Amino acid sequence: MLFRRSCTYNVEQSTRHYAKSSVTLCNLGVGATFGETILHDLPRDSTVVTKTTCELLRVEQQDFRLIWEKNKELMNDIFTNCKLKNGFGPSVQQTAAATSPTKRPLSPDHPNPALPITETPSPAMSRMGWALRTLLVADNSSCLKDRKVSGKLIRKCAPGTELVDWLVNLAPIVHTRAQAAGMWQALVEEGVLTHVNKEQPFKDKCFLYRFRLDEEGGAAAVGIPQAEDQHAANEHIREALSALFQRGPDATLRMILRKPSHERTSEELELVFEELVHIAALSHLSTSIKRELSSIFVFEAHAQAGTILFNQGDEGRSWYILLKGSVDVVIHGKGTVATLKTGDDFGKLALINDAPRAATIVLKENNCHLLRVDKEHFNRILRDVEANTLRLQEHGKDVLVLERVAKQRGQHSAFKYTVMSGTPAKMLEHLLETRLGQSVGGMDPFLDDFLLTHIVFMPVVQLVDELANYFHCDTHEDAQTPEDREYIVNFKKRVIQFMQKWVMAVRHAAFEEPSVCDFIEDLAAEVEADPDLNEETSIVHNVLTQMARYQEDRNQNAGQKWKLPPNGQPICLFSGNATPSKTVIRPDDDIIFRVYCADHTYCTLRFPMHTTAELIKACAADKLQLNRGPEDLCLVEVKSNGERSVFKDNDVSIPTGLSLNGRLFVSVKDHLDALTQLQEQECPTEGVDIDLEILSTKELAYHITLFEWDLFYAVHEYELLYHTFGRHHFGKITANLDVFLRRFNEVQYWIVTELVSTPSLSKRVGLVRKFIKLAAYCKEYQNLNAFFAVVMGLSNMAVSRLQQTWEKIPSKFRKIFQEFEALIDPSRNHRAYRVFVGKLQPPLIPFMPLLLKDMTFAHEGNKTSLDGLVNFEKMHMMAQTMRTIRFCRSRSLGLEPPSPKSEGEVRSYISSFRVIDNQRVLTAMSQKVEPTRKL
Ligand SMILES: Nc1ncnc2c1ncn2[C@@H]1O[C@@H]2COP(=O)(O)O[C@H]2[C@H]1O
Repeated sequence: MLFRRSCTYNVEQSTRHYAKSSVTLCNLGVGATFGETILHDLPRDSTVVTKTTCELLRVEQQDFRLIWEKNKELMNDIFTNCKLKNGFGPSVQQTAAATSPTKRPLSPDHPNPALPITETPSPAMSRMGWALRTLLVADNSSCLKDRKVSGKLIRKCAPGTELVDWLVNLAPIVHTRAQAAGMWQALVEEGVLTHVNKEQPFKDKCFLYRFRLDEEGGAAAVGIPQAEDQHAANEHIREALSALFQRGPDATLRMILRKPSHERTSEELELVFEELVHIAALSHLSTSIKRELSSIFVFEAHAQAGTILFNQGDEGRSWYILLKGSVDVVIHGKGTVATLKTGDDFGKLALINDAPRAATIVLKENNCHLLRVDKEHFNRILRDVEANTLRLQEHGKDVLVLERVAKQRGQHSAFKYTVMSGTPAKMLEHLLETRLGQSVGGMDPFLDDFLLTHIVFMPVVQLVDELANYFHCDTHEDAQTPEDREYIVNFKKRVIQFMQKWVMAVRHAAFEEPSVCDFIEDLAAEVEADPDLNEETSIVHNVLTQMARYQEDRNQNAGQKWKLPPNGQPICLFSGNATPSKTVIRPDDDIIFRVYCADHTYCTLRFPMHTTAELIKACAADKLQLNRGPEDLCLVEVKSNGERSVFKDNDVSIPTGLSLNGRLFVSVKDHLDALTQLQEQECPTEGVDIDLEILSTKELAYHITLFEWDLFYAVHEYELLYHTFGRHHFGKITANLDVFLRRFNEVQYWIVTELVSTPSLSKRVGLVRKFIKLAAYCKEYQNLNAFFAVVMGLSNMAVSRLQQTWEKIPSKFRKIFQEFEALIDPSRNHRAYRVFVGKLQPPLIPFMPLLLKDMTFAHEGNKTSLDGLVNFEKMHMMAQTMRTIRFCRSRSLGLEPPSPKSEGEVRSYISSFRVIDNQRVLTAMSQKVEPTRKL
């Protein structure tokens, strides 16, 4: 008798196992175990008696419990084994339920490796099953026997170990037990062979398995096979066994991958790891990460083509690799945009960006196999090491290229991937699908970049068209399920949000196109009528109010008229605006200007600002009676130094694009060389002549800053793009930017003109001191544009050579000036200035030429289109510069006015300086006031 104490034994010699009624229930052989009820503190329910001389290994109760906790699966095997063999003890289910916290549910999320992965066995595997069973049944000594399990007779079942033995003996190609077990598992995963309780995959253990044929109990299941059947089975095995042999390792692998990770043994993990090495989608990952993945990858098999794995708009819960089969990537309104095949991965986007699914994934074939990593594991293992580049394709072509960002660009962005390039439509879709409708505060940097630069790659008309299509997507669909409706309503909300952000990003420029205004009105009407969009009402009202304000302002200022004097700044002749100082130049404002011809006769023209060079040329030629065809003529600027620059026929903003003292000429193309500048271009521009000494320097700086703030404020961020791509590119005017840039030159040359036209040395010294102070005040007021202009004026060759003057400047002033010069030093890409300005808070007026240089650098150094996709990195660079402008004026200018001494005079004086912008003339004048000393 062995059961006296609470312990379990591992039997090393034969042992007889008796039931209470003293009837022998079964014989336990070497290797069998018994006594496991101690785990549950249950009384012994049978007696165990040794049959021969036995050697036993005993495990004490507390140790057994410990081992159980650590090796649940193994222990489970033991119990199942005992139950099936002995028909007593706690049932597997009871034991598992009582002790294991992870009872395996049968869902695709938690696959059960004991169940088949196909709905029905494939013909090949059915046939193979039939052949193997036929031979087994025919073999009288074989293991396939009727057995009683838990009092129930199970026909023709065999323990896994014996099936393995049999197969190893049968087939010379099978060398190891593991190979044979894999082959049986291949039959199990198609349901040809099953564990009698459907709880185990194939194991080279004592679990009992039987053929499906016997389960079904059909005619084929009974009786000894006929000789011809045996012959056919033999033949079939000879031909097809190697195919089964080859399927073994994969079946084993799938079986491991369907087990919960804590049940995978270290050898099994090694097997999985060796497989992962061959998967392309993982090739960029390190060995240690692949090892980690080996334990958490889940195998999923889907039998039916047409199964939806997940829907567009769903929350992302897993990442997938396609092991077998193919899937369609389907997008609302587009249908199937791509088909992914074996080795491809998908579903990463939503996980990385915490965004909804960008597409629906539908299985294209029956029996697709996938590897799945769930979000928690993905975040833990992969989120920081996933591929650097992600390419999304549609119809075989890249449509969106995303790149991982090490450091987030903007504080607000929660996105780990940034758009590098894409087609305009796909980028918009990506924005609407993933970047809107999120609870991320503020403006997403990609959205902002897109809104600031889309005019380069997606004209407003096209953008609004696409938005309207998205917004009205439901009108094309007849039947809507509640899910469809929810998706559609969400999408409408995103379109509304997009409009809101659009207006926020570019203000009135969003309303310039009539189709945008129509669309906004359309949105408003729909929001009003649709109770599902109730929450959006306030957003739409806000947009409508801004639009109404813009339209009112536009009506008030309609017919604004400007005059471009022969030299100097444009003057507003008429404006409906109550505060003319804030006047913005608009595309349909008229401007009056002169056009000369070679003999210096001129005509005066009046045209809207957006008129093309071609039209101006034709009209001027007509007025000046140049009897030549338009193809022989060109419109050209002649600068005060005689330099000429020809306009393209489709250039716009022509008059404001002239240099300070430049003149517009219409000329026969072949006679361009004959054009000469006018006498008056070498003289000072029109302006107030005043004794500067009497004006307060601080007041000068103050009013210069107010004046320039208004000019700066009128410049729209878009004008930087228009300017960079060329006046002809968008057909949009750059007049406000032109005027601001002219102002920079005006201030710079004003400094030089004043100094070289002051004959008195003492007055010149006084002026230099005044200008240094002026620069200091401009810097204090954060008007860096004027600061640069004044310091550059003082550094102009015509001024810096005035030795006698500089000698008389007190060293304190000279030192300050040196510091200023260091600040405008262009070396290392204006590093000194960039560091300085980087510390300032708005409001401030930036040194505009440097922003334009940055734009040009981004433009010339990068292609706009890369392999047919918009190079969005370039757009991002440009948007950064455009955002600088937005930042500078993000607070209104509220300078403390200096005590007024000469306010009225200063204001009119600073609005138009007398300026010579011909360097040769200025140097000559400088020579005159201070001739070069003879050595
Ligand atoms: N052209 C495409 N547009 C969107 N998603 C695509 C495209 N091609 C492949 N996909 C994949 O489809 C997946 C849908 O879910 P995710 O958004 O998580 O990640 C997406 C991509 O991995």
